[in-house]
Amino acid sequence: MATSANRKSLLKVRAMDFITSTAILPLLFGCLGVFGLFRLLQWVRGKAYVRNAVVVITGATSGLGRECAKVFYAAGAKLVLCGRNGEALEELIRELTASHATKVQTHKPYMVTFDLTDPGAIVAAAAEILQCFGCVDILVNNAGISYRGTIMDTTVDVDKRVMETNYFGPVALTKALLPSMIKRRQGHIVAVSSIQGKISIPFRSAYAASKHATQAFFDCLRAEMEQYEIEVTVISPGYIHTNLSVNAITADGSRYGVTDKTTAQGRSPVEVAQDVLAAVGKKKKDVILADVLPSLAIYLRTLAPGLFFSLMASRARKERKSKNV
Ligand SMILES: NC(=O)C1=CN([C@@H]2O[C@H](COP(=O)(O)OP(=O)(O)OC[C@H]3O[C@@H](n4cnc5c(N)ncnc54)[C@H](OP(=O)(O)O)[C@@H]3O)[C@@H](O)[C@H]2O)C=CC1
Ligand SMILES: CCCCCCCCCCCCCCCC(=O)OCC(=O)COP(=O)(O)O
Repeated sequence: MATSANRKSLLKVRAMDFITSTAILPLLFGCLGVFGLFRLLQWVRGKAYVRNAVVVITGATSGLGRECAKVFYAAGAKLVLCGRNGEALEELIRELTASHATKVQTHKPYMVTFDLTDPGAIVAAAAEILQCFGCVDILVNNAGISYRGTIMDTTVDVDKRVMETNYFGPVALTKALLPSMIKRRQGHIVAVSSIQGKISIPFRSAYAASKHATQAFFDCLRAEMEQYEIEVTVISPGYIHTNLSVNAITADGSRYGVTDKTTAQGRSPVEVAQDVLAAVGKKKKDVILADVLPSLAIYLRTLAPGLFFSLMASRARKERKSKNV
């Protein structure tokens, strides 16, 4: 009489016989091979897409923009680095050109200094870039500021400043560069939004509003530009360890000046920049670069809005208590 152990090993042998005597194993390896080949092709195409491309990056003086500059430079892009601080841009260019850690041919970056809250300066910057390079292949709208404050205490001037930097500035720069992209029927616009472009959290009204507006505008742009074969990628990161919270403005317009714990514990901007490069190479349309909790919060906002609003109200109560606001 066969014992249960014998029966189990007999079953195992029969299962192995079945797998090896049928087409399952070759099919499995075939699928894995096709998948691997697809990923490899995608990677090669992504690399070729960025190599020698004219890539404009705003907010290149610090944080994510600075790291994006490094990864796009190493990938062989012809960079146009933008920011308000000319010295910081010059220092970055020195750093980039001194590094030899790449196998592809690199190009000395060009820099343009302008303030995104100044519409005239944006138009002049776009004209200078087009005059110099003839075209722009990829525009990375990365620059931005954050904000902290209660809605009741915040002046409308502060609301406007955040909207001008995070929304109207990128919109104006995009509009200034679009006609040349349309003419060539080629181009790629990237908008660095935030998880707060998908959900609003208390005491971030101006910031969340500017990022929701960003998401909406660039989603519309994607649909309208499809006929010209112009790509649009919206990237929504969670917390990144940068100076964003230090540089944030408060209800009265003064600088916040503190690195929040959430920011300090955020992802490394180096890794996020690599993800941005990969998303651009794959021509992704909408990318969330965050941990599980913020991603779940987005689903919760859609599927159970009542519960999400209660959670946000409780978050506001707790923060009000702890900060006495
Ligand atoms: N850090 C985070 O946790 C997250 C960040 N993001 C987004 O990532 C992007 C980059 O931010 P991050 O690197 O974190 O922050 P940083 O504060 O480190 O960088 C912000 C950049 O924006 C530029 N900038 C700010 N205001 C203006 C302006 N008026 N005109 C031109 N440039 C301006 C700054 O340049 P300068 O001051 O030298 O002119 C700086 O280079 C932002 O859009 C932000 O909203 C999204 C999700 C999370
Ligand atoms: C089914 C379980 C669902 C659990 C949901 C819990 C809801 C918790 C809310 C989490 C909120 C996360 C907010 C993430 C915000 C974020 O990543 O923002 C990125 C930024 O732009 C940061 O800028 P800031 O200036 O605010 O530091």
